[in-house]
Amino acid sequence: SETVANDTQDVLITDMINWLRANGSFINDKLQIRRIDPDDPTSPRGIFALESLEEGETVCNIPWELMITPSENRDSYLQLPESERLDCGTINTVIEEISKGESDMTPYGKYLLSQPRAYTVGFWSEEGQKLFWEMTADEKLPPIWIEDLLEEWEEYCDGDGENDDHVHAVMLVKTRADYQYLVPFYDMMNHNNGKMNVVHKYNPYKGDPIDKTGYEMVTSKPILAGEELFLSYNQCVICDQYYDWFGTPEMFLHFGFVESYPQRWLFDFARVKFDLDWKDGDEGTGEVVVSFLVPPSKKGMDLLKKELDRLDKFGQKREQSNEEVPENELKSLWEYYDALYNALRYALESNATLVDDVWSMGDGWWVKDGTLKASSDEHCVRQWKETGNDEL
Ligand SMILES: C[S@@+](CC[C@H](N)C(=O)[O-])C[C@H]1O[C@@H](n2cnc3c(N)ncnc32)[C@H](O)[C@@H]1O
Repeated sequence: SETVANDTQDVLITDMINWLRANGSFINDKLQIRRIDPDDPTSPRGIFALESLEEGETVCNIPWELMITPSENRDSYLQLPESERLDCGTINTVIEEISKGESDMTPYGKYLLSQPRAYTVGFWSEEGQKLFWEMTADEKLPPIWIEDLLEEWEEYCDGDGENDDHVHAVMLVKTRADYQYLVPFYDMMNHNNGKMNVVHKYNPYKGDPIDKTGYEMVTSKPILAGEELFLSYNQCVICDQYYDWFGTPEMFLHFGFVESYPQRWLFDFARVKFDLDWKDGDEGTGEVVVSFLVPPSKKGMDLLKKELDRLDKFGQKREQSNEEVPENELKSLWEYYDALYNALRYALESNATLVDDVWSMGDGWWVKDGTLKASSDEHCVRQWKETGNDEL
């Protein structure tokens, strides 16, 4: 039953923390790992403060040796600079780890093995993915530039897309790794750009070869007992190229959840980009504010209106029974639908001044606050095209 499964998870987590501490990690003992909603056995886990923490207090320090890193004794990709390597090596290490027998597997391996499977779009059933692409009009609406992760893995890494554990390993790396590196404990922290209270002390990826500093995380503000610890998955100090374009749709695609406000939306086909947040950042106001990051145009807003009308029609499918698509996929799809629908609605209801400038700008029309954070070649906008999606 679910209760037994929960208990097993708690034991795995305790074992993992003991193992990490016994092997040179520091983990602040004022922390607890538990479900976000203790009454909902399906809610994700997160890291919570049992006692209050001061600003600047160390949350954890995980040495490089305990991380899962690309296995270094195979694969031609190792000839590439570290920054350009595919995830193959890491996925292979995960497969090696989760294929070990009970007595040889590390507690981290056991934790990874017990994680939920196939919950991001790229791993959904064929029918679920089909419905998702229909909703976005084949990637006209974001998220766009969707890679077929399994196909890529089979093609470039000689992977086996038919093996459930192998597929799980691919998803673990996609949903939990920083670049190609999996970091125990650190990877249990959830994302929230409005409540971010933990930052990286070092950037292990600055140098080439990389610095291998391990992962030291510190609080960026005081945290009260009972509060959750949050990172940012796209606007963290080591997030570089993700900083600007990686918004709510991309978060959904890569991590499988709809982030709460603040949200960022980039509609490339309409050249509209905006943030949504509660008024004064305060949910209590109940009022949502749209901040355009690039001035919107009449043409852009008309294009968005057309999509909103189309989504209205698509929404009627919600009432129809859909037995081919698994329930968890449907739940996730409609959650994203609501977020997308509301984002379009808020943008269209705003009374922003409309100007055409954005259409005389180059492909980088959307760059604003990330400009200084990434080198120019990392700023390839992920563009939507009638003919399909190609990197430009
Ligand atoms: C790096 S892990 C974070 C820890 C994870 N919750 C766990 O139990 O191990 C990333 C996954 O956590 C979940 N997640 C992270 N932030 C979330 C949030 N704000 N709301 C809901 N789920 C979130 C998503 O399932 C995502 O794929």
